Amino acid sequence: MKNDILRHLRYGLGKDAAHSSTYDWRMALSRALRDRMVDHWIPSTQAAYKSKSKRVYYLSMEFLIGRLVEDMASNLGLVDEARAALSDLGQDYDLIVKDEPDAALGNGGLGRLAACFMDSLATLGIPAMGYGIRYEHGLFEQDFVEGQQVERPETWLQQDHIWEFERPEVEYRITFGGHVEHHHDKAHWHPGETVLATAYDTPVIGWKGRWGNTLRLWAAQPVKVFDLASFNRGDYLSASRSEALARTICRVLYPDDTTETGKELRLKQEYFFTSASIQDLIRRFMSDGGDIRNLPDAAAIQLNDTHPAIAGPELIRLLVDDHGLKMDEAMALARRCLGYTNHTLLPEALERWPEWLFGRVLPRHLEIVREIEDDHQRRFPGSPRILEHGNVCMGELAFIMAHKVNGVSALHTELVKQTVFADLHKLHPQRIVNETNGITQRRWLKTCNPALSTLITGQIGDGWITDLDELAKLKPLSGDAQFKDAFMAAKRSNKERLSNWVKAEMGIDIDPAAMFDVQIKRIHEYKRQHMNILETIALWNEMKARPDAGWTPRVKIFGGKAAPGYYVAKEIIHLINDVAATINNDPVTKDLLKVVYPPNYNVTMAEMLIPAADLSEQISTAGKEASGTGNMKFALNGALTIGTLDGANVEIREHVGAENFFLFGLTADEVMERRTHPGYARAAIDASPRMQRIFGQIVEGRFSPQDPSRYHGLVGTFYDSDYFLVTCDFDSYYDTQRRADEAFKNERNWAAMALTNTASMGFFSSDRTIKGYAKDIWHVGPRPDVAEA
Ligand SMILES: CCc1ccc([C@H](C)CC(=O)N[C@@H]2O[C@H](CO)[C@@H](O)[C@H](O)[C@H]2O)cc1
Repeated sequence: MKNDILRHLRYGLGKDAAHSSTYDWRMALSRALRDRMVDHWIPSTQAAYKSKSKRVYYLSMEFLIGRLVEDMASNLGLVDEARAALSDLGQDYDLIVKDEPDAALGNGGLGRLAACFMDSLATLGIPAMGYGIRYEHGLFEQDFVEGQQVERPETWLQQDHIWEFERPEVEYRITFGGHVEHHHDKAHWHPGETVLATAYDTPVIGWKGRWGNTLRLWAAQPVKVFDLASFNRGDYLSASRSEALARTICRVLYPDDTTETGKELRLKQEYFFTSASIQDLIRRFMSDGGDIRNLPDAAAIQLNDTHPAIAGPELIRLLVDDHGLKMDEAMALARRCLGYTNHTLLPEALERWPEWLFGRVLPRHLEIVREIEDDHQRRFPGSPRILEHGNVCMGELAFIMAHKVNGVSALHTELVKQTVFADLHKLHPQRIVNETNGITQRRWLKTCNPALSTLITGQIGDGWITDLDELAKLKPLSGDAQFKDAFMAAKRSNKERLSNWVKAEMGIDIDPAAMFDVQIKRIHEYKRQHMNILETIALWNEMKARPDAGWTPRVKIFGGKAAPGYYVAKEIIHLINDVAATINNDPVTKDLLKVVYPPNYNVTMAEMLIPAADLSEQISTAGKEASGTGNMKFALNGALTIGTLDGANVEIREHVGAENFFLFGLTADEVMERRTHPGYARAAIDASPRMQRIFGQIVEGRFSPQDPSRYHGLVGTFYDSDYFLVTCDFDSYYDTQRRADEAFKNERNWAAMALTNTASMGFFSSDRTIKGYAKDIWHVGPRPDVAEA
């Protein structure tokens, strides 16, 4: 390893050790790891081809990968070797890996789930390919200016992205617009615009390098790179106009994670990567000399939400227009290939494209959608329509074109059957299945929490890394004082690491002995970060009133970005920062309560915050969070959850035991019932002097003295609408927080509860989730030669 690093430094970067920067060392290390990775990748790719094994194709607009160097080193079992080699060369491994930018090609839960799934597919040895977009700019960088979010373009590709391999030979024409002509019942699409999709491959190596899959991300290139004639005429702009237009398609990730934009460019992004992916998997299948009618035996195509739902009409287009199949045969064949995962019930997140826009960008596909609609109406008269009120409803299209539809937690899947797809569920009662989300323990315990994973491996061996149910062997130790001390010592070391970082980066002193209470996720009213900050104000009031009442010191930690156009979410960020500024400078409560909100929350920050957490905030309005995956990461790392019966919280509580979970709030049914009583918010506020006081403080400008009326609007939303029932859950939330305070005082008991959480998380590995998809939807199994290894 040492020689390889030096060789790459010299011949790859043209540097000698003495004059190398951290960047140079990172590149040299990464190249040395990449060499070893390729030695696993190529044989797997060859084996998959040779054995003609059925492949899984995971189509996602987002892959929230984060950093890769540590993950690669860990999955190859080379962390210690790399660390030793670098220290021999006078370099610090931890410093070097920190130099890598996050690959932030996603917004939140959906994108991170896709990344965890890729790790599990490779570790399980299931031949698979992830398909997505190689955004030039990932999710924006967040900064706070006077407590308000400002966005800056993210620039991960300004440096060499060492883990990708450009595949210039893998190129497809992607067409848009124009019109369709029909001659002798054959359709001919005469597009108005054409761009080229070229592939960039990133290897995805499973645990111990036992199998390797590929993440193929598409970039857009112009058909004609440069218009020399315009240039010679001095019209420099139009000389590179086609290039600029083409590159616009993959320029940036849309930062909305719950509101569909309806923007034409978003639709073009969705079609661009989906068409390239479908063309690519058909070429691969045909290159094996297969009969296209057998495609469903060789390809399981999973749609990560509706964003790639155009895959149905696109597959039919190619089967009919290029391969000459009949429309109904093509439809049936496509349905056998396709699975669709729904990740949200929020009406504003369900994609509905205006028919005029859809037809203008994709005229041939609109024709095919009409065929799909007519076919479904013929077979199921009166069924929900895809073409409704002048819109193309992508949820209905995905449902009708898939042989299986799944929700992402038991509660969510039930709600999908009862609400968003109730009528289609009645018509296709076998189609909806549940696949509760999961997380990869390789990144979210082994790599991000070495203190705890070393302790666990020391106690039960390292079988948990590929079989998380092994953790159950820790359960009997919840009564073992010595092990519990070691368990809490690991937690304490992670809290000290975080305290040092907060001091260095934000200049705020936080006490590692305090309870670290963490809420990290995208900012959204249904996730109720505003209820958390209201509770913080109420706690502060009580502490100020009776500072010597034996309070459990708390550090409230927030992290999360708001979609740039989401005004209320930005207000919530502003309020949290204003409250933090007030509380953190209060001499009375300075040793009792601190509020910390580091800007630019991302995967790497989550990997530092989660191991240091005592309390995990999962406080969404019941029925709104489809699953959550942060909740699983916290519990796996020995944090206790305060939460509602929402999403996967329900199943986490079932696995860890009600006594090891701080439950509060209305259930999903109670929420729906409460909505039938308008004025519920005022009634709740009138009944709560505590709420009245804190709303009063906010309205009088207690946290914004320089602008007292700053939050009049926000407070108004609680009195007038409070759609997410903050007022109805607030007091039980406050009381439950006080229960957590009391519990935290009893360290032994808290340690037992925390240990039981970790020990009970086996079910929530994405390995288990992928095995579910493989059995229920894809009908594929791990490769025999990997499964046995
Ligand atoms: C069209 C704009 C848009 C973009 C992304 C999305 C995603 C579906 C939002 C998302 O990330 N949903 C989250 O998915 C996770 C993985 O299943 C779940 O754990 C979260 O509960 C869910 O909010 C919706 C709408």
